[in-house]
Amino acid sequence: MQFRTFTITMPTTFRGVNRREGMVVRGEVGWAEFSPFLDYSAVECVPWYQAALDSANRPWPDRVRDRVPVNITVPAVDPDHAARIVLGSTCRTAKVKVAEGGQCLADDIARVEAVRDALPLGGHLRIDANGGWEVGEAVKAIRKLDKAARGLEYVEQPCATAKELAEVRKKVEVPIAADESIRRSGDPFRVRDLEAADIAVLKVQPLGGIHACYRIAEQIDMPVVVSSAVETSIGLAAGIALAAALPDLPFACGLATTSLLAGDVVTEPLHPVDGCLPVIRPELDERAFARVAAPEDIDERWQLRLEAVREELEE
Ligand SMILES: O=C(O)CCC(=O)C1=CC=C[C@@H](O)[C@@H]1C(=O)O
Ligand SMILES: [Mg+2]
Repeated sequence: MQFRTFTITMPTTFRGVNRREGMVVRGEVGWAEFSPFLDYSAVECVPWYQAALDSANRPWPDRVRDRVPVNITVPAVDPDHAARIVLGSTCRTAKVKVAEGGQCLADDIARVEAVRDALPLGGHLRIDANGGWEVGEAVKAIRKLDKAARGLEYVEQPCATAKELAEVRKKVEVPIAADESIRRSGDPFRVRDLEAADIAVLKVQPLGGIHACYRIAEQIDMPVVVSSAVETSIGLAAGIALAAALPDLPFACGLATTSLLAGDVVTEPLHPVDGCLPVIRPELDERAFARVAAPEDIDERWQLRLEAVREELEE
């Protein structure tokens, strides 16, 4: 199987980066993506690699729905920009990034208020702190942001550890969603065992693939929100397939992220229509890929990364 490297500009900085790199590969059943973040070690890339092999070679689970409701993702931008992002989407749910380094709570409040006003009546607003708060800080910030939003749907990963999430959960009314505490902890069920969260955020690549995620969803005893790792439409389609297969999907999923990328590897990127994504398996388009194909030095770096991950698996 030939892994091919892409590099795509991100118009707005997200996770502190403005470029998304990764690889795509065609297997026995279709295209798949391997795009662990650049700061991840070979060990941490192993489930991402297993996810790519799983998606490429194993038939995807049967779907129970043809469309997946999604949230628009709002990076830590200024209020006007945040409102434009929401208005330019067709989504009724927005996820707002908060607790960004170099910003303060007043910035988060202003962004949340702007998004609240931009959402249609009856829309939902959730926030994601990416573990940026201490427990006390989180409790105070959540109360203020809950007011600013006139009711938050949930807060994703307010603090870094599962133990801290459990503490915050006892002190606030707003439901707690766990993301990093599931995908980076080594034990996705620790949040369940510690009663640390109300909602589980599952991402296909870091958790080892669609089938591995499906099993986690069955056993985690919490409603699940499927979210992306900011992938091309090839990687995103695997998340959509998981969301389409889950028997219960009470919340919009975090899969409307193609707008965070300035390019894609398919002819029709998976953008939401009426707040939903269609359940399809896209094919790579050679002309689209040529526009984002990585130069030799970046491709070499990724081929070495791939080798390092395979070595980890052999040990
Ligand atoms: O959940 C979403 O709305 C989109 C995906 C998203 O926010 C993320 C994708 C990848 C890395 C993360 O920093 C971020 C997240 O924390 O959920
Ligand atoms: Mg998150």
